[in-house]
Amino acid sequence: MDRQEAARRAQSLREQIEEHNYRYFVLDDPIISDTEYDRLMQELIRLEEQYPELKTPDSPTQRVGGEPLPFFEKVEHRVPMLSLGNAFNEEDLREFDERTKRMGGVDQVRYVCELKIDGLAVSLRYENGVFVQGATRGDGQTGEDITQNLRTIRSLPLRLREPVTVEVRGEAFMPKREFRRINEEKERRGEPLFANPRNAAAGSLRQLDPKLAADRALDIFLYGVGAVDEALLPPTHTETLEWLSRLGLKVNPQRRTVDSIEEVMAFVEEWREKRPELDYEIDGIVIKVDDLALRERLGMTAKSPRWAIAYKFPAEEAVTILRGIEVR
Ligand SMILES: NC(=O)c1cnc(OC2CCCC2)nc1N
Repeated sequence: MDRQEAARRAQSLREQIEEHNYRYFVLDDPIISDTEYDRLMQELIRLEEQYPELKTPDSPTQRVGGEPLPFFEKVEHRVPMLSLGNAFNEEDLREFDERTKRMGGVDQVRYVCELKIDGLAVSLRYENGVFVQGATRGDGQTGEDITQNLRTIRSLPLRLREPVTVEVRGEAFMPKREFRRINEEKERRGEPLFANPRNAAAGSLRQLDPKLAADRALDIFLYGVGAVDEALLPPTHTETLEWLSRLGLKVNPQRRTVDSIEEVMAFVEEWREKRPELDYEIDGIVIKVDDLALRERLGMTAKSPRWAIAYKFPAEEAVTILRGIEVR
């Protein structure tokens, strides 16, 4: 095959592999076998060895980056990554609802309820659809560039399904199953264990050698937008999450848009019960005003938005009942 045909074949393989990545890691609904997937990947790797100019940064073969970094570069967030105020009981939620109506000048507020993933807040920058940079939250203004490590998260697309320039925010996390596997491995090696999945995810993403992060099956849910051309944004958060999902980003499906604080409380109670069934840890529920224009009117305090609040659950790993024996 000549160079021209090789380039066409490589492009076709890239598109097929990206589609299978999306189906497997984002939709959890693969349509080919692992063997067939590996065959496609091996063919692309061989083509890129033969014609190195085909080995572009957004190629699915380039997930596990190069050499270990000497240190992490600093990244200034164009739009600060805010921290959430907390609510601990129904009264706190009612106060949040009353204040929102009073300051918003409305007598009815639509909220979006989301599971509060207990991981590491990160910001992903895509330019013309290509993943170009990923950073930790840091102090909200300045974070660390962990692009190489974030690339190893299989559910994070290296290229969006549309060529848009957008900064998206989300939570990188380690599923409970992977947390148990890694701690069992550390136990066998006599190494200190991770205290919880959050520390394990943070520890993995702070490795200077991307091969270490690649060995850990981290995952990510996206839940917001940072710097973006406002014209691209729909009028509500509900539609924004649907847009992120259409772009090929992984958005948590266990969310609900409701029209009263009573329905918010019902969602909180439902997930207080169902939390142990999840394969990832949550430390609460995030409640957000749906209408983006109302958010603008509400604004923010020094560090937190007035248009969102986190309802906190007690620590999950505090008590684990194993076969009727309580272990702490
Ligand atoms: N851990 C989460 O799952 C989570 C965290 N934060 C947010 O939204 C904050 C971000 C800035 C203002 C609202 N949503 C979430 N789902």
